[in-house]
Amino acid sequence: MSDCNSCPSRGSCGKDENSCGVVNNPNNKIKYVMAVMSGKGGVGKSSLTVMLARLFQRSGMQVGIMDADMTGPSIPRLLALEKEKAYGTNDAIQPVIDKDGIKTMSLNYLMDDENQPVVWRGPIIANAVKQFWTDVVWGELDVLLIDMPPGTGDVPLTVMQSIPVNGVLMISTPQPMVSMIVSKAINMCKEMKIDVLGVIENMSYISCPDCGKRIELHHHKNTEHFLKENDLMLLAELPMTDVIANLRDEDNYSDAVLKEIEQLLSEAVAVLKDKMNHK
Ligand SMILES: Nc1ncnc2c1ncn2[C@@H]1O[C@H](COP(=O)(O)OP(=O)(O)OP(=O)(O)O)[C@@H](O)[C@H]1O
Repeated sequence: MSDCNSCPSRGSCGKDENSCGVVNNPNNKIKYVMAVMSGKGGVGKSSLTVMLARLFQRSGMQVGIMDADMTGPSIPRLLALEKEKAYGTNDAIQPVIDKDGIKTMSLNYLMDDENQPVVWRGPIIANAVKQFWTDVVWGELDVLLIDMPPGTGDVPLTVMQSIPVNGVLMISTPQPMVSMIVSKAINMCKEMKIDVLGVIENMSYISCPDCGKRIELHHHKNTEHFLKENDLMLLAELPMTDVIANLRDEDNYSDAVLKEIEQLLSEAVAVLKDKMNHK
């Protein structure tokens, strides 16, 4: 049964309790649910999820990450939590908490061996995602980030139908092929009536290590056209950089690395916070 009182979309979704398919956990108080999506694989969704989570958490927010990439979960490794296990009772699963206090849940915490594949049919995977919303003890969060799997299939659909997602952050890269696939994901959000908060273009360029000059990697960049066509705002353009490529290393909790991530994403973080405050 849906429960509007504990729903982050309370007062802003236009659904009523009877027609809503979302089942909420009354013990969780989550103010904002942000899905990080792309449609395309390997564009940096998980890396961006982790970087944004760190920046939000370090700015004083309470942050959670749900790893909805059930068949290719990468959040535990990116946060150096791959040896951790999640414990639970019949109806409650405790999240694994990182050094900064970020609460995380991933299917890998429930597997004996992280290399074991999840060979499950779609409906079973979809049920596991639902349980990540209903059974995990998230407690009080300012934002829950959901790292979505690539594509516009079963799991993204389940997330959008069963979790009260307030906004979707789109990640893209500058190739025309990618923007075509990302446009599919944007249109999926439109169909599901979920707000797309903006686009982060990842792996956009490289900076010369000697002179700092920006070197474009793609000769036929169509970012402006893509943004205009989808009526979306560009929140950040990120370079290909060793800091992001090595995000999983323990020392990436260092102040120096954090400062670099902050420089790359400070404007995007400010816009996203503003959107969260004005939902
Ligand atoms: N800006 C960047 N600079 C350098 N390497 C990057 C950058 N962004 C992502 N990567 C690397 O690209 C690879 C894919 O990134 P990531 O796993 O975050 O993508 P994803 O979209 O979540 O992938 P999947 O679709 O498989 O879930 C990783 O090895 C990551 O370290």
